[in-house]
Amino acid sequence: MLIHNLYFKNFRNYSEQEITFTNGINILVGSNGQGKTNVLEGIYYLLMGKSYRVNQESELIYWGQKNFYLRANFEAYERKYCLESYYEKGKKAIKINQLACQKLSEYVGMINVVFFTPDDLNIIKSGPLERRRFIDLLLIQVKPAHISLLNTYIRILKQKSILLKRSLNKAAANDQLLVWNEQLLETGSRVIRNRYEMTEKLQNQCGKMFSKVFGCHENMDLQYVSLGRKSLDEALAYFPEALEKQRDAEIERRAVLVGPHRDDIIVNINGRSARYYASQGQQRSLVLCLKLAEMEIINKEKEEYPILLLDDVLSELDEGRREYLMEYISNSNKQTMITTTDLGQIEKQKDPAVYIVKQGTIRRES
Ligand SMILES: Nc1ncnc2c1ncn2[C@@H]1O[C@H](COP(=O)(O)OP(=O)(O)OP(=O)(O)O)[C@@H](O)[C@H]1O
Repeated sequence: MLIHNLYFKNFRNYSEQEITFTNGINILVGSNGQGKTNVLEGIYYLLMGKSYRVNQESELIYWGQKNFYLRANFEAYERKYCLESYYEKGKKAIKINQLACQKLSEYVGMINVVFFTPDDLNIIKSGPLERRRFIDLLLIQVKPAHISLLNTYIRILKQKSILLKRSLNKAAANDQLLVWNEQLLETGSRVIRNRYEMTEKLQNQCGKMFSKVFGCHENMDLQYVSLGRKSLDEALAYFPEALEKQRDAEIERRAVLVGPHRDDIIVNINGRSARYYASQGQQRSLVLCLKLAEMEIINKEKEEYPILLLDDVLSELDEGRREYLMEYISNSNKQTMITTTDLGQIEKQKDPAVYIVKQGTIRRES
């Protein structure tokens, strides 16, 4: 999968800019705060319909302006796609090949992307929300129907939560809860299944990468845990019982206590929690493996590699892992965008296109 060019208008610190990419390695180099990450954010936003960094689209508009516009030409399976995105006053308009799109699921997953930033360390270090977000974002890319599944689940969750917050009468709440629980069980079970299956694929890929990066004496383990259960069958069998058991507690605490919105993925290195016991370097390498596993899973399922966006991650890795990563991206057809403040880290690579980024302008150097 390829991006050929990107045009920005009033996006972040770019008032107007066009950039043409090569099919191999593209390096965006510049001092801090010049607009390197903003380029990657623009690509990600077009493909995923969301920013990787912020929830409010208004933050993406060039300060003092009223709207932003992005356009890029992509290629996948020898077909060409022009994606456009326009945002103004809380409304966004998306077009593919000049036809308007109504829903994210109509275009997310069409061209895939893997974004790796230093903040991804939070997948290991932060709470369960980050890990659920990680697995859901991967699922959305290979299985766009997961978007509507999640949206339905969130809607049910909100409705049930409103009911629990409003209800003063236990008997009335009980009746209505039965209805919402039935829907929560049906949709929640499908969310759980998707996440278990994807975690297993990640474990297989990531485990292989991890042994390559660290040598075979180290191992890692990913385990999706739903409702406290480590196996999919056990979790699904226990789900209705858990909803029943917790009904009184949910009414009392006025909160939805059971469902995949409370699940987690346990990440272990050599049998111990990576969140609590792994060194910062081990955590970084583990995230690197997770991201490369994402690349491999998408390639396996879609039969083309996604576009890889590496945001200032080279300086975070030691020499050995950096070499491993550079070798990985140099092999076979993986279009990669790398941001860096120091070209020295990547100079040795074959024929990269280098772009100098300075105060919201981009100039191709070689
Ligand atoms: N909505 C906006 N309008 C105008 N400028 C913005 C907007 N949002 C962020 N910026 C500016 O964009 C710049 C940050 O760009 P970016 O994050 O791409 O930097 P970078 O080159 O990747 O830097 P670093 O090497 O520090 O990561 C900052 O100077 C910031 O003030």
